[in-house]
Amino acid sequence: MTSSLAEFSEQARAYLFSQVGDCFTNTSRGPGRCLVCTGPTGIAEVQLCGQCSRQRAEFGVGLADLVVPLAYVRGWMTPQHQSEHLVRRYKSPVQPSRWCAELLQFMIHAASAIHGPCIAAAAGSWWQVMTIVPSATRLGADHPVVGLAQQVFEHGNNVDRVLLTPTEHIASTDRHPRRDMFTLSPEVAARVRGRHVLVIDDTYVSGSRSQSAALTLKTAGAQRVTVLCVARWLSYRWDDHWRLIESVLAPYDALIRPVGSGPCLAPR
Ligand SMILES: O=P(O)(O)OC[C@H]1O[C@H](OP(=O)(O)OP(=O)(O)O)[C@H](O)[C@@H]1O
Repeated sequence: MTSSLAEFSEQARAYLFSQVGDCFTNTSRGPGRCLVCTGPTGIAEVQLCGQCSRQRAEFGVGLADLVVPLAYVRGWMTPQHQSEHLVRRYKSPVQPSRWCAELLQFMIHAASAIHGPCIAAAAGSWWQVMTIVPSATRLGADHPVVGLAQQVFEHGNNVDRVLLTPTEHIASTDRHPRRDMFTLSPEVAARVRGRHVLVIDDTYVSGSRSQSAALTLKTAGAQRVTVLCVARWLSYRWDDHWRLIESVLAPYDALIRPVGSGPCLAPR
């Protein structure tokens, strides 16, 4: 198992380097990076970006305990950057790209296989329940984000899978987390109570969707919520985001742990 995981890790790293190395870069944590979303804080000594700081002041422990975006999307560049193309085209309602979907799926698969122990250590436990962030436009299991969730490596754990139900508030254009964007049936609520829930999404922009999911899950009694997503969306239109985009130039390396510090906990 150890050697096969080591072999897989090296193969996954080489494959993703060749396929997305020129467009994705790993998210980074540390001075000047938001502890929650890995976006820029603007000042090295400040630990939360403005958006996450406001959400924490309003919702506190109702929010996700841990957010793990793997890479940065360089959003709104002109011409469009390949990273934006990948996260858009994989779920295009008009012309979805299977190639884009398979690449994003493999990023999730490789990261959860290689860094599952790192994520579990940072969260405080392995996840026992998994769900997706429902889409405003395509409900439930019809959305390509389901394909991402299906690729999460389970590490031999018996993971329960549940669905959140969107309410009419998902149509709000106000990108602000709310407790009533999603709901859970009593049966599903009983399955998340006291459990660690892993929430899968493609992108994290304002956190309105995934943090709303966390609020619903915590209200239902979930013990912990971890959000795992392919990418933190950065906007080229914003000065601090632009600076971060321009400063992070290393190609995506699947062996770099997306959370926690020190050496990766995966057996080598
Ligand atoms: O962090 P946020 O500001 O919430 O933005 C990210 C969310 O927005 C998108 O969903 P949306 O339902 O808008 O679009 P989709 O139907 O294309 O997935 C995306 O899939 C995330 O769920």
